[in-house]
Amino acid sequence: MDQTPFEAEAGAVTATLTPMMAQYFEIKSVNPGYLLFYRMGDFYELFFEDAEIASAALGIVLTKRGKHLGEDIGMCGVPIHAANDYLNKLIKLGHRVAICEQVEDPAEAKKRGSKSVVKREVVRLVTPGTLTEDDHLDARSANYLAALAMVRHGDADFALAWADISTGETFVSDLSAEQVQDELARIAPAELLLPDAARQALVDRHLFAPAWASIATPIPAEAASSETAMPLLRAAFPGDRFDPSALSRAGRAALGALVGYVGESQKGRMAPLRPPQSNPAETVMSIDAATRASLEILLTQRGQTRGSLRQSIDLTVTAPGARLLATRLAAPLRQAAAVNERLDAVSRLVDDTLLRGRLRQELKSAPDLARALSRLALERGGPRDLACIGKAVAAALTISAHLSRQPDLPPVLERLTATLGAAPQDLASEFASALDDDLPLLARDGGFLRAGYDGTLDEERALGRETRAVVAALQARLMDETDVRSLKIKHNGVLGFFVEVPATHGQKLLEAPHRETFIHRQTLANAMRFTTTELAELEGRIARAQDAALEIELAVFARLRAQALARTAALQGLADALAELDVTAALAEVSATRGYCRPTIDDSLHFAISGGRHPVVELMVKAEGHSFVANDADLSGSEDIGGGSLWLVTGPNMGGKSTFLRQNALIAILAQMGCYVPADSAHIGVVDRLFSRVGASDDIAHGRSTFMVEMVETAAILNRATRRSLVVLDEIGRGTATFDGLSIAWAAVEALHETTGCRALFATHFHELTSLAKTLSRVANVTMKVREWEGEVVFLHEVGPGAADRSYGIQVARLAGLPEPVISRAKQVLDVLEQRSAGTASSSQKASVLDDLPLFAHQPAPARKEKDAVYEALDTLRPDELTPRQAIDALYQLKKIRDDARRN
Ligand SMILES: Nc1ncnc2c1ncn2[C@@H]1O[C@H](COP(=O)(O)OP(=O)(O)OP(=O)(O)O)[C@@H](O)[C@H]1O
Repeated sequence: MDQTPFEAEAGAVTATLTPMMAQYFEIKSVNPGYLLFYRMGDFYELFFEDAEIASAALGIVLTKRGKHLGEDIGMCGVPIHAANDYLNKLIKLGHRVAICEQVEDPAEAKKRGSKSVVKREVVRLVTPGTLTEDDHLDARSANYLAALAMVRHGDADFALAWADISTGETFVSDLSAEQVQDELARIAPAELLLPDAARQALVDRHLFAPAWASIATPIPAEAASSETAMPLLRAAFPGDRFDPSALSRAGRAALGALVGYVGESQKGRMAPLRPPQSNPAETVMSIDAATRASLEILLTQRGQTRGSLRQSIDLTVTAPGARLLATRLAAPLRQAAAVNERLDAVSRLVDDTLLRGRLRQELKSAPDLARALSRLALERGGPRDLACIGKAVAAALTISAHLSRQPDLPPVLERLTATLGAAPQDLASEFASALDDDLPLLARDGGFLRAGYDGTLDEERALGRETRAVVAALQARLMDETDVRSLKIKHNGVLGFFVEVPATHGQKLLEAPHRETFIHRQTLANAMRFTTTELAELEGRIARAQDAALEIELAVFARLRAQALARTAALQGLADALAELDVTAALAEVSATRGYCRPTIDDSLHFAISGGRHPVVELMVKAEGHSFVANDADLSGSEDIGGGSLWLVTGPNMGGKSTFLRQNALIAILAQMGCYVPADSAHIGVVDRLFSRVGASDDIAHGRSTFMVEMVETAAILNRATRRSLVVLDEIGRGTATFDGLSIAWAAVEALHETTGCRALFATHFHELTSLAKTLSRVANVTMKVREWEGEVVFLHEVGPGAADRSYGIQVARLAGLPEPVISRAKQVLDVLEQRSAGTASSSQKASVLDDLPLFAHQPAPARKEKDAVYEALDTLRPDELTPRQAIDALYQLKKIRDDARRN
């Protein structure tokens, strides 16, 4: 049996440590917690426990090869060409991988002695937060690595630094312990570097979200210290564009931890991290994790993009645009002026359909510049990344030329036009003339430079072509000399060039006079292979020409790469501008095509929406061929009267309460991110914090009951909402006994009104709450209108003044298909409860009345009979055989069966 590279290098059966195993253990010991991809020839091999984990995770065969200390060595391997797919799978499953490459030619190792081992080094640690390859990343989502640091227990002593190393975007923000939760919910990092002390401090204060456990990477305290950070930060951000000493101590510590980890994972190659934007949490609308989940902003509660607000409004045409849209949606602004500036730009493109269409068309040809640049910086880029830069620059210049011809551009578009216009044209021209149209992924594959770009390269290529012609001539000559017409000169990876003749002619070449010329190499079933001295020489010449050509191409690639990297800052700015223009044009497209209106945004306490719609439900309802009912909301108030208004929303189940509540919260988000809103008009005084709690759900996985979750979340609102906040509460207090729930809901409404003074919508099935409108001046009652028709309830989805007197729960239960006997029994119980609650019966009396009711099991099921009769009549009908007259008669007959059943 053939030896595997492992056996050949490791020594198949050994009780002592072979040099290779010693090398393996040494590398493994300095990379604990990582699966080691150990390069052997054309495979990455995994051994021992790593092999067991990987084979189970990847579904690949686990073999046993050789022994170590008397035990079998488990092994599995992935071929190099497919390694990316396997790596991707492992990372998605939460594993971390160390890539260990051979860093010298095996021939060099041999020179040191036959037993010597090829030098190997870990060249990269792959973790969820340090991915850069397109294969591993979602093109339309950012992939953040975050680091949390804490300088001591107390307020505002935390800082969070985060970066997407696939684009270089970097941020840092000082936070209080309470803000940590909101910020992490907003950023949703793929990996969080977390020192033990910071984790413990959050756990102690009940501020550690269980979901973080799965993304946390523990780091030692010294990795997140402000002292050790300084030299790292100065090296990572050279020049004078950023001064790390301007950061807080916690900020320096967090950013230092992040930069250190990136450097370690990339083994010295530095990602092009941009000078960090300090992003004070106070500049964006604060939206906590529960609110994000309940409003389904970026993801639905099931974790899908489909059905989220993001998906419904994402009409961007580029991946960087989609990423920026998601970032903006996750962080609506808090300053009216900044919001209005964005709205001015959107507005200009809403009004100019032609310009919008043209820009969107041109943006489609702008590739993902930032990610290409990052791959090049990390020495993972190829010729396609260079081409990508060239194309992005070209697109930017075309767009800028077009925009600059437009009159009266608002400031945002003016700024974008200037940035795009400053794109490095020279780089684009150089890359366009250097790079071929059809490009290989890797530079080392060669063949990517255009003919005519480099004279020496053209000469080497010509030489290669000429030598090929010489090979053809040689084949013809050998054919004549041997008189074997089927003689061919071929090439393969093992033998290189060789002469091949069918087996029947092989003997002839082994004999005189040909044996002087032909040297036997291989005998196959049907053919025999030879070489000749002349062919071997020719082969050498061809290989030398190819090597020389590749060397030239690699040198040119290195030069072009350096040219691109020298312009990193300008190119990153350009990438930002393209993404911003894409988002602006996409929001304008949504606004213009869906009948959205420009909101008025100021610093008042207004919240006046007329004709508001739910941006996601509207699309779904329309797709089903129905129309969405628009509704007004006015929660406006002022400082003079103690704050904003609170609407108590009552109405039947399925009446549209949740939709109404959420649509107003979503309108606030859309408005403050700088988008038009689904309404006829909207006037919103900036919302500083948004809270939304819809119903209650179990958090069993984390040991919290429905009611506990609900109360923790309600407490967060009552403690944190301010006068400028918007609070949307749906059915708070329903997870416990009726009276407890009602009392909590009652007290919560009073607190929101009296203490907080925020603008609020409060949906409830506790109709008793509506009496609060009499005593609390800014509380108003509204209800979802319904119409009853022939015992059935019809939802109008219309909000009107007043309070609902009932919930129509039983009618909704019937619609949901609860068995008819259960429905009629429920009606009986409800009648008794309603009669009694109108009177003065005590609960024990009520119970005894309920006891008197006929037993459930004895209930007749009349509706069933009626249905049976209808079904029978339907079964006998043969529609194709009926005359029009008979069809009408059949219809009357069906109606009669139902009427009779009702009378009985
Ligand atoms: N304004 C509207 N126009 C058209 N259809 C609507 C409207 N509002 C809601 N609907 C439809 O009614 C359905 C139920 O709405 P929703 O979930 O908001 O009711 P609800 O009153 O909150 O019910 P429950 O009290 O049972 O939670 C929605 O899924 C949607 O299809």
